[in-house]
Amino acid sequence: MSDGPDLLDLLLSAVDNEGESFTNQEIKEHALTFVLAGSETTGNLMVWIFYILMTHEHVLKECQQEIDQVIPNNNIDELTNEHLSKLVICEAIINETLRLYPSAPLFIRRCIHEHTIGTEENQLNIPVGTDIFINSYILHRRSDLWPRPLEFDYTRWLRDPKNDLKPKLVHPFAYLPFAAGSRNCIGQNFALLEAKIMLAMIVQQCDFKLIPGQKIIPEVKITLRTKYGLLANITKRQI
Ligand code: HEM
Repeated sequence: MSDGPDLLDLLLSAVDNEGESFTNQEIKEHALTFVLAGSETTGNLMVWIFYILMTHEHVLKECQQEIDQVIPNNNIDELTNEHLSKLVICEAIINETLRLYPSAPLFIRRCIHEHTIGTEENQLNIPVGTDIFINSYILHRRSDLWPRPLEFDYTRWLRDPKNDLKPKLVHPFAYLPFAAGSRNCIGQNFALLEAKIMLAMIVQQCDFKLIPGQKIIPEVKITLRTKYGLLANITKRQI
């Protein structure tokens, strides 16, 4: 719970440069956008994280160890910002899952200035008005941008313990789970925070096992989901 204004308070009090407020219809549409943009995306991210944990035993073990060490005595209800910033393996697992399974993998940008890209021998002219589809699922699996691109390796995201900085990408736009530029995801910090909290709470409290014999096929239906769902046996964790 927060004492500060919530999204509805902000929408009700917002004014544009001319001092005009949103109409009721605009407030309704903005609120709906947040609910839609913020639920399926994070929900599917959590599904892919747990799919990875259930299929990569060492990742689950290292994740559990970190959570038990940072939040001892099963004290998950008293999770603070300080605890969360120490969960660096959890952070890396979330980043690596968003690389292999970006939950919003397709977005479109319209060209507003003419561009010519490519090499001298292989030029491509992009006229004004062209719609460009960006597929981050493919981008994140390119072997020229990612060593061992199909391997789940969360260590590629671990911060430098000396300066706490994230590793540098080969190209600034090699990783686009939240798009980029002025229309990137407005909820990305919130999404990463809630994913980390859910991951820490569930991993500390539960044991989970994948029910065998399932076909796990990624399917894009606006978000990237598992075509036939993901079935697991979840029990209270035996520590
Ligand atoms: C893992 C979770 C999430 C992922 C992967 C994700 C990804 C994205 C991407 C790729 C875009 C750009 C879409 C486009 O340009 O067509 C976007 C936009 C947006 N996202 Fe997220 N998102 C996530 C969570 C959230 C959450 C939690 C919220 C709100 C609480 C949110 C609110 C929005 C909004 C309002 C936009 C539109 C921004 C604009 O057009 O200026 N997202 N998101």
